[in-house]
Amino acid sequence: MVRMIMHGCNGKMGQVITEICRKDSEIEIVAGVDPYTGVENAYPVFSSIEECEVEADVVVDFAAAGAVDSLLDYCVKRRLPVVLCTTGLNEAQLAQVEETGRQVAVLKSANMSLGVNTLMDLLKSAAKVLATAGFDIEIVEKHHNQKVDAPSGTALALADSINEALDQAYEYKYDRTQERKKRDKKEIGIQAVRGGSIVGEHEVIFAGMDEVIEMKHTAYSKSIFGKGAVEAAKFLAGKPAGRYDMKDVIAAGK
Ligand SMILES: NC(=O)C1=CN([C@@H]2O[C@H](COP(=O)(O)OP(=O)(O)OC[C@H]3O[C@@H](n4cnc5c(N)ncnc54)[C@H](OP(=O)(O)O)[C@@H]3O)[C@@H](O)[C@H]2O)C=CC1
Ligand SMILES: O=C(O)C1=N[C@H](C(=O)O)C[C@H](O)C1
Repeated sequence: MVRMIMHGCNGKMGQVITEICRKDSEIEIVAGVDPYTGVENAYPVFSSIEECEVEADVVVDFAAAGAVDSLLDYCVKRRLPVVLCTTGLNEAQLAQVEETGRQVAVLKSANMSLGVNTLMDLLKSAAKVLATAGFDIEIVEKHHNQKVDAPSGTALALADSINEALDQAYEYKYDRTQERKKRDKKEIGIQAVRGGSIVGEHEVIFAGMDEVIEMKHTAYSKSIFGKGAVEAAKFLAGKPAGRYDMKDVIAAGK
């Protein structure tokens, strides 16, 4: 039985994962962390990670970017593997993630779904052919009106995947309103839409002369992220220090 701490347990994803774990005999949430107190849970909840002294095998994080620094410090101090799913981290935090991975097992992924992780691979081969043929690359993401970060972590990860296949030759363009000029060939445009209860849509557009290819992932429920995170937690518990991602979980057949 894997013992898990749910960081951000009273948020939307924290509650989706609480329900998944309740029905899974291989994993148990032994403690939660969340400053919001308006939710009843079957496990103890602490308002900050430092207060949690419950023994555990792994931490799963869906909280807020501002909470990531203290979470990483805690995981290093307690030698705990961590599945990091919160998006919108800044450069300094990304560097701290790298450093933490030298001391404990860290799996960071902006999207825990099988579909998006498969799309990342498909994009690499498409980009190699289409960018060489002069196609422009644009990404449009759509999310619910409660999301605070933009563009989404997934949009950035998709762009990174494409850019990796193109020898990191492309710059990301988030805003075209501040200048009057044609788009550069070596750019990936990234646009964010926010509204209603859209769970998450990511569309990659390869636009060429007289033809367009669109590759799109649509999330119809948050449970796809929750299931992926729970499988990642089972995979990561007991793993040595290092950086892991969802491809490792998928390859392990978890
Ligand atoms: N990787 C992936 O597959 C996915 C990633 N995400 C990301 O996960 C994050 C959370 O998403 P979501 O659940 O929708 O957001 P919510 O806002 O619904 O939940 C976040 C919860 O974390 C709490 N929180 C804030 N500060 C802390 C802290 N210091 N310690 C512990 N908990 C804290 C919030 O409390 P309060 O409301 O009081 O601030 C809230 O209850 C976002 O960054 C989102 O982009 C979301 C879905 C999928
Ligand atoms: O905030 C969300 O809801 C989501 N955030 C992640 C992101 O920023 O990519 C993943 C998913 O699209 C849902």
